[in-house]
Amino acid sequence: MALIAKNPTETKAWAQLQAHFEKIETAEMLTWFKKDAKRVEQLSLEWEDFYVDFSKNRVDEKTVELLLDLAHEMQLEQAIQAQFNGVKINQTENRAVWHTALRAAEKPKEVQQNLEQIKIFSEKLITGEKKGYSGKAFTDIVNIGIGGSDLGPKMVVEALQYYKNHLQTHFISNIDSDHTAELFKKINPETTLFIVVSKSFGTQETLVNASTIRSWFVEQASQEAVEHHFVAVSSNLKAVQDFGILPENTFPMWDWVGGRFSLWSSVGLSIACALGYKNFTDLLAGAQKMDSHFSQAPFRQNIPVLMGLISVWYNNFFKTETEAVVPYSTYLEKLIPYLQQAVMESNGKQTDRSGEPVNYQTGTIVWGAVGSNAQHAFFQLLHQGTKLIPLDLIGFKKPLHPNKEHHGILMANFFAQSQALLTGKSAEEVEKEIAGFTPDLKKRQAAYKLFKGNKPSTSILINKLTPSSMGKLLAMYEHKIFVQGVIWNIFSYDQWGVELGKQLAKKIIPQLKEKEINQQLDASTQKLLKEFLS
Ligand SMILES: O=P(O)(O)OC[C@H]1O[C@H](O)[C@H](O)[C@@H](O)[C@@H]1O
Repeated sequence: MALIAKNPTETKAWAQLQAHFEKIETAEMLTWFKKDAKRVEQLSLEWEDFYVDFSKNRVDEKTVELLLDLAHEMQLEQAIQAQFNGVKINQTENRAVWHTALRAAEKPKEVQQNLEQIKIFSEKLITGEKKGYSGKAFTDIVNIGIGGSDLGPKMVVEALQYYKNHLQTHFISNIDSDHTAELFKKINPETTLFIVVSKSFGTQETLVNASTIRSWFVEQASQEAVEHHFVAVSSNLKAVQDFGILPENTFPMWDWVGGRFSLWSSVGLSIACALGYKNFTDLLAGAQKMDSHFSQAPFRQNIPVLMGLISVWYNNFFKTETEAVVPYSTYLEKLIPYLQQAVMESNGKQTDRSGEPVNYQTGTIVWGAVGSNAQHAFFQLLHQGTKLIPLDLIGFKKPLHPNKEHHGILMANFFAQSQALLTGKSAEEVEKEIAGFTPDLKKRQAAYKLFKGNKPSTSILINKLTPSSMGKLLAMYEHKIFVQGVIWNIFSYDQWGVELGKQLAKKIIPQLKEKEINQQLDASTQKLLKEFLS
């Protein structure tokens, strides 16, 4: 069964949500907290090692009820089943969206074989059984890939660096030669393994970087040494072979794994090598738990479902344009760019599932940074700016390193921010604060010290940052994206929007080489090219 195609704004629930929105648009969350002693209990979920508090959102019980009605009308239950059953729901590319099979309790046979290949390879690399061309054990791994073939593994290796082994990992993505030049300063060809990761094996940046790196390697070592130092991850085995990497050094992936959801596949080879196979499978097992929760829990108790629906509520009724994510862990810094690809490449769509232009807003803009750093940078705008920006705060109960004092201060900030966003600071409180000031100073400061409050946030409190909890967290966001795509009646798993720039760049390259600018180009681009060539 394919996904239904239905304009969400034409559902009964949408009309009811609109009427309801007009009633509660300006309602104060604090009033709701005062009126309803059960608000926190009703709007928070405890699941495994996660505690998710939705109560500081601009929703009441009625909002949640209507959002759930919307989910039913848009056939979210059926859509989830279709996804998990491997139905080709990526209709524009005629592919299934089946990354959940990579981490399922019962994996397809080819996935099991693939995991076995990853296990054997990573173990040989880590123990030093696998040797480089000069007989030395490997010390460094270089992942060469871009987009989904870079952001996921790079983010996980950094997020879980506490669990890392002795292997140094490097990620080369940008075609900018400064990136490769910096890499060459750090690595020794005798002890470095290169993993060329490209689902299509047709991505220009990756292929050019891989060729440059291979030439550098051959200069230092030899052509014969390439087969001991270069492996590939791809679904295009023919192109890998043409590039000169042997089939036995190739890790497969399948067309039913979307690039931005691929870290659970062979794309995660660098994760398995850097963290060890056990940690990699713990990551998969964590994601699997979130998959079971998402596919089985009633929607009212379903974390990704509520996250997705509440985000739709802000996007389409409050007309918010962006959402911020602030993890209180330095290790999670790269979660933001990872989510930007996952969220924005998936749901930044203008055409609905019937091929019609949408007449409502789709994908949100995701941005953020780690706390508490972010508090000293952009939180001013969250607290006193004119825009409404829903926020996810992610924190951990236990620190990894044993410095409890730092962790206490870090988490005090985590709690204080959602509290400040909610409560704000009233005129009376400001009045007290400036009681001793001169009348002139009072006049100048009173209005500026006010915080209106009533700003939404969701607190995600997790026991500890582990491979398993990381797997759960990432799967949670993946499913949130899915929920939104279903409600917005769009195809979340293609990315046609990235093609035009690639095509045009291919046409500009020869113009730069030959210093001959195409006169048909728009005037601005022509002038830019002239400036560049001058
Ligand atoms: O893995 P690859 O085929 O090299 O693709 C790498 C990336 O490039 C594309 O342009 C897409 O925008 C991404 O979704 C993809 O992850």
